[in-house]
Amino acid sequence: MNILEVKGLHKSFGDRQVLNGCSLKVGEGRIIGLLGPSGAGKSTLLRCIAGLLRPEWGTIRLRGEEIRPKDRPRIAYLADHTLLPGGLYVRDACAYYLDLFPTTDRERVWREVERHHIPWERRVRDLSRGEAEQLELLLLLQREAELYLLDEPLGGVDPVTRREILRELMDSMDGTRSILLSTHLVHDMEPVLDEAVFLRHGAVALHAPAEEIRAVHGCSVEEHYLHVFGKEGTV
Ligand SMILES: Nc1ncnc2c1ncn2[C@@H]1O[C@H](COP(=O)(O)OP(=O)(O)OP(=O)(O)O)[C@@H](O)[C@H]1O
Repeated sequence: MNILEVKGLHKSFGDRQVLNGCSLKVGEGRIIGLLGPSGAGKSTLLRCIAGLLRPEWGTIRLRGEEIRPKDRPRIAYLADHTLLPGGLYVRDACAYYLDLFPTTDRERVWREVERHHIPWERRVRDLSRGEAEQLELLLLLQREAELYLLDEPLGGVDPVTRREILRELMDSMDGTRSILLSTHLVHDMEPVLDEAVFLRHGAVALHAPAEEIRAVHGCSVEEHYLHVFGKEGTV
């Protein structure tokens, strides 16, 4: 059964129509890349699924049932900006997060922060952008959820660490959880993507397994993306 089914989503801000009948299915155990030019509506779509924005039209179903507020903990959402209070020390920020999301695995949080050498005694606002992004992502991934929505994760993380974290992300896939992530780092993310979704003007222009895109078009997902969107520039 699909974890997520989005059908005919419409969302506008004032007279700007951002999502235009956006439909999407997310199967179990999949990592899906949400790709598209700036302004295509990737963050807006993720925020609608996370319940932070209310679409004017359309349905969002989690395992076949329309999402209700009590289902929200089943979805873990990583925003494109930090949610951790900047004034807290890392150890207090972790405790705060554990209070906020009680399904987070406490032992693993301590272990992962240690392993990634994120300094406990530094305030969140004094972390580098890459350190802060790592911290948020590793906290999120220790949460028990069915669907993980990641908005532009790891953009500020150095390439070596990014590769290491992506390897860990793949290892953490247990066949039940799924990840929908928006990114402009198509080249870096491609090795972990099971499927790619191209979003254009708030609608899905292409949704296919990454393997199929490579086989049909004889090029990488990144090259196909550049071919499709290169002509258009930005939306
Ligand atoms: N709260 C808001 N109020 C008004 N306009 C908004 C709001 N949120 C998003 N928009 C507009 O909706 C459009 C889509 O924004 P969105 O952030 O979803 O795009 P995106 O595909 O994630 O872009 P990027 O790749 O640059 O992050 C943009 O034109 C943006 O200005």
